[in-house]
Amino acid sequence: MHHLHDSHPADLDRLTSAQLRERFLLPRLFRAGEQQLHYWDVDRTVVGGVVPTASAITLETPANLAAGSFCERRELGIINLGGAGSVTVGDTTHDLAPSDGLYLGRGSPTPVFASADAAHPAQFYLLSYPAHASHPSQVVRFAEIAGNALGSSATANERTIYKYFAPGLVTTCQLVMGLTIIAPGSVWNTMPPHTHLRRSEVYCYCRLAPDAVVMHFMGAPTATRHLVMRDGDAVISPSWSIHAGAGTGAYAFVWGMGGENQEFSDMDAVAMSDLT
Ligand SMILES: O=C[C@H](O)[C@@H](O)CC(=O)C(=O)O
Ligand SMILES: [Zn+2]
Repeated sequence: MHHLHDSHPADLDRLTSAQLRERFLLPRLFRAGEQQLHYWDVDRTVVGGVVPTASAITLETPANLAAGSFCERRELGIINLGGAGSVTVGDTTHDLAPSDGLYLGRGSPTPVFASADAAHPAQFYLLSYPAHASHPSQVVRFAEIAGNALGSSATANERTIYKYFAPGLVTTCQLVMGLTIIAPGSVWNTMPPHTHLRRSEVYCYCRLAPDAVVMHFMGAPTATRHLVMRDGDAVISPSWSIHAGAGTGAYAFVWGMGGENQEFSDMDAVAMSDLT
């Protein structure tokens, strides 16, 4: 499991583009027949991608976790960004259609991932945080989520936010997670930007055309930097950092947060006049 360390806002001024990518970008999470796992010191985040093809993939329990099973002390959020698939947990198999999600509470048996069709494999995106209590596991069907419309075409940021795991929907310890889909013709996410000092965040960009990119902006509001993101790339966002992006074409992204509160609206809005 790849390990990402904590960072200081002032570090960013000295990093080259390559160093910035090394410290914050999780490249190509979805590789056929593989599982990719990254551990970030901040909020003890684990981010991963699992793409089973002909054979099922059992989630590994990396040595860094020093645990008997992945969910021994953790909760795990899963969203399927690929074709139809399933997640087997103990003797229960959950079929997940494209864009469906599954929450696994602390103490859940190790999940086993499978694709319905190896030629169009499922792509399971994983986000996990330490959990102090065991909450029931739960499937969330994309078709049953009421989206929140945000932005406008005039500001090129028309988009819909689909919350999967959040207070009032699915009870979790830390995890808050969802999918945002940018409307055709719009390019911006999360602009005007914000920070939230009580939570860190992870963005995973998806549904990008092969030659499309998203310019992702991060850093302290008055010292922003950018990262070029492609389909299936994720990026970590420390609590002091903005997280926003503009795409060259249609895209979506999974956002997820962990930290000391779960208040989605607990954001410190950045005034556009302060952005530098
Ligand atoms: O803290 C919340 C997160 O940054 C995302 O929910 C923002 C987002 O999906 C969007 O504006 O499009
Ligand atoms: Zn945020």
